[in-house]
Amino acid sequence: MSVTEMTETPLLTVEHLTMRFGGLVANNDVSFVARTGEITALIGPNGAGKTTLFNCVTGFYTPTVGRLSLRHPDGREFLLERMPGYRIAQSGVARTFQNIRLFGGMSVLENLIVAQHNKLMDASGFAIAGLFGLPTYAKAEKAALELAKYWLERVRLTEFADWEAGNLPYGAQRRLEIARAMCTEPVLLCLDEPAAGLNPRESGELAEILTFIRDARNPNGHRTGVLLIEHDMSVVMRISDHVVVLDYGRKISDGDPTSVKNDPAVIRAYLGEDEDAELPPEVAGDLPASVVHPAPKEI
Ligand SMILES: Nc1ncnc2c1ncn2[C@@H]1O[C@H](COP(=O)(O)OP(=O)(O)OP(=O)(O)O)[C@@H](O)[C@H]1O
Repeated sequence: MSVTEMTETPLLTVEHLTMRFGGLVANNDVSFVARTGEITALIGPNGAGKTTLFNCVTGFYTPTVGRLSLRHPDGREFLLERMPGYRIAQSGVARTFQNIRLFGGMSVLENLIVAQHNKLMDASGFAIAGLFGLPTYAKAEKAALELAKYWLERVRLTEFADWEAGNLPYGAQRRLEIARAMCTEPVLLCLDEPAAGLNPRESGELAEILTFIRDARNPNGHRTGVLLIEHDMSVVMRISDHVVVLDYGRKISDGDPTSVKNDPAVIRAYLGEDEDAELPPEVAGDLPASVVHPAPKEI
């Protein structure tokens, strides 16, 4: 158990989560905890149920069974399993998707301002204060711009602020998605395969951004816990504090990266029954050499 694990109270507690689609059980009695000050990675072979779990946490699906509790630093608790998605977003959960979903025709900066729409609408008294240029709205508008600039700087996109988001290079679009999510000032950031399609240099930049989010206090003084789905094991092993492994909807392992990558159940899930089979290269890079290159069988 890491020091943070001992000191940080749970941020997200998933208890007995089950999600069925007719006869298919995409998540089967899954329980785990994600903490502030940690990056929790959710890994597993294709179809293991990772995105379904994200969709339950973020309100896209209502779980068939289970409890999903989000605890804010001030002690407030939100039971996510019965809340609609927009309420979950307002309760401090932000997410990105496997496929980039930016407002491609808007500028980079506008994407970050739009993310703060709720806050600005509140300050505008639903347009009245905004229309009359009242100080409350002007102040909120200035704060929104400051926050956008702060995250632009963190994700190294300041010089692209006026670009159309859709014209950014792919890796920059991925970073902008993270900045946009952070502009909602979440307590929990859920990232669905943020390293997909990135080259090694871009993956390195992503890792830096995610560890920064884990370690730093945000401008509002709060910290953000990170829940991450990722297939790129070099990223997972480098930055995760806690790894949860799913296979066929069930949790098969849960612990620090070293114990998880040496867990026979995990190795079996990736290798299948045929232990001489080649591991996918993105997984092989971080499993023990004895598994990656099995010794030839003696005849
Ligand atoms: N809306 C849905 N209706 C029916 N089945 C679904 C639905 N969403 C997911 N599934 C099924 O649930 C199972 C888990 O899918 P899920 O996308 O959660 O896996 P995953 O671990 O995220 O996979 P990948 O790594 O390929 O993204 C799959 O068999 C999938 O076909």
